Amino acid sequence: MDDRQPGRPGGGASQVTTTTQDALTVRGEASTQAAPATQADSPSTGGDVVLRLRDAALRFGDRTLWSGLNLDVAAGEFIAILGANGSGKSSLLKAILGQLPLSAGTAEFLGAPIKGGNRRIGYVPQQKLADEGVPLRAEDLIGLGVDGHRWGIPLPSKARRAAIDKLIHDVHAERYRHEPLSDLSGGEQQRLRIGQALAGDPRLLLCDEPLLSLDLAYQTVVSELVDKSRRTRNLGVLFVTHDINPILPMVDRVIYLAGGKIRIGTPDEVLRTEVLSELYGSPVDVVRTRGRIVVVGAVEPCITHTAPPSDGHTHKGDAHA
Ligand SMILES: Nc1ncnc2c1ncn2[C@@H]1O[C@H](COP(=O)(O)OP(=O)(O)OP(=O)(O)O)[C@@H](O)[C@H]1O
Repeated sequence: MDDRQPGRPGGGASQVTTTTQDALTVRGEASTQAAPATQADSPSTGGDVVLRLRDAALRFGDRTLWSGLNLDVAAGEFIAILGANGSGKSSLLKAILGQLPLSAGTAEFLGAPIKGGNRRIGYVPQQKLADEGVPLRAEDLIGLGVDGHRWGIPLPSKARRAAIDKLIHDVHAERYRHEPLSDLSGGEQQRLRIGQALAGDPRLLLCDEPLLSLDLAYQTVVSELVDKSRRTRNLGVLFVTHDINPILPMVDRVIYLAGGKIRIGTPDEVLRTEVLSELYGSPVDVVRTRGRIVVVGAVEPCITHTAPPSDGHTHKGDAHA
């Protein structure tokens, strides 16, 4: 692994975005080869380890989603989780939350085994837009986060108000804090969900496809909010996405899941033609074009990875990396 600081310019990610304006199929070099997850597990940032997985596996019946997962996540580290539909990305987050028991191996958060809910792990679940008629206002959602992390005696109303105000400020939701949730755009709702997840003062933030169905402008707003939160709060971040491009400049490492196998490393180490071809067990091209990374030809049961859509939106099932 390298010695980059989180998101520091000059790391693998920024090289990727500035390499060339022309399409370039990226071939491997031995010195930058991603190692299987059984070997490559060290944080790239040198911060305290907040999450540690050892020989972790998750199986449903006779189907192994992934196995042999060894991973240390450091405070302040931003890790993208990529892979095809059904490869087990969301399930990995749920295992870390203690909602799904590991089939093998161990998971520790802040040095203690993960058993169940932990208020220091923030979670932004896959986006569900608020139904019309839901009587919640924007700031009520943040309030639920503040209340939900209180044990026993509730916060005095003044302290509760101050906590809500700070989170509203942190996620830049002042303008619409009194609006009904169902009147807000997907991006505005997503910012509030991040605020809700930050209410427990987490050390680790798990985000499950927070960019899904957002337009490019809001993808940037939401990505930068997560990035700023991890810097100001020294959070470890695990960020599930089908498109790494909006977060490429921020990402320290990538976990790529495919066909039950795992590769971990910097984007430059993992997002390579020979690495993903080996992972998928079939020829895959990693193409870098106009500052974007596109994975072409990756086929798993029920999914074909294709070039990005022309409408500038990200749709579930597209595979940009
Ligand atoms: N509790 C469960 N019991 C049995 N199978 C499950 C359970 N939870 C998830 N699965 C299965 O495990 C597989 C992986 O699901 P998961 O949601 O983790 O995939 P994913 O990589 O996040 O997919 P997507 O990109 O579509 O969101 C799916 O086939 C799913 O049906």
